[in-house]
Amino acid sequence: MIQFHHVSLAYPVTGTHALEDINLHVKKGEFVYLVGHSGAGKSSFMNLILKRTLPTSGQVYIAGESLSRYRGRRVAQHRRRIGMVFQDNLLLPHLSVHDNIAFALRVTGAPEREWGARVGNALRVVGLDHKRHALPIQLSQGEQQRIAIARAIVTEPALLLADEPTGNLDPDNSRDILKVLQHVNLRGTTVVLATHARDLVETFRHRTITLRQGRLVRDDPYGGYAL
Ligand SMILES: Nc1ncnc2c1ncn2[C@@H]1O[C@H](COP(=O)(O)OP(=O)(O)OP(=O)(O)O)[C@@H](O)[C@H]1O
Repeated sequence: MIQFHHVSLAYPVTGTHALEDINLHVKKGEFVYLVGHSGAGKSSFMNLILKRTLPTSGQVYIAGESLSRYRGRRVAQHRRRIGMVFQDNLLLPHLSVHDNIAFALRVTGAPEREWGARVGNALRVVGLDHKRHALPIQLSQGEQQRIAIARAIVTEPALLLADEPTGNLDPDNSRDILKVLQHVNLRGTTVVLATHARDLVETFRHRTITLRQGRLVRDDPYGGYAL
């Protein structure tokens, strides 16, 4: 699904070498952790997959085709097939949970008659069907993060990129989020999760890719936090 072939990234203004000669392959349906200290290159890695940033050298392939060939509408289409979850997921404060999630369907042009059922399915995956009519302010941080995951998966993306999704959460909520992401993965979505959370990586074992100062220093199929 995702292949990095000798990918390097140096940011033009500062000349920072964010990634150096990265080679890896993530298969369809995998669950992969991306770990590394602050500044190791995790967000840069995600941004390359989204084509928000271009590699200085090397190629990123999606389903066998180089992203460098994608232009204009194709890039927008590509991004729409990827769900994204971040540390701070801003839900629209004046919209209900249902409307926040349906917003993602509106953006991707899904027919309005399908919104109710699809939002319901996404809410069931994250276990919050009963909060459908709540406003974001009426939810805990952990619940807001689960709603953000529902919003990311309602469009049934092939790939989910999660960048520090548990960064603001306590250990119990973090574990719940991990379980939700595993559930999403079992339904067929490939998941790439960038995290600093050693306990999660140790507890819920999955392939773990370790970056150090822009270099891929370990790719462990059985997981484990090696920093
Ligand atoms: N837009 C940018 N311009 C210049 N340098 C950048 C830019 N974005 C990131 N960098 C630098 O590239 C390196 C990798 O940053 P990146 O954000 O990918 O790391 P990270 O592993 O996601 O860090 P964190 O865990 O703190 O989010 C860092 O040295 C950072 O300072």
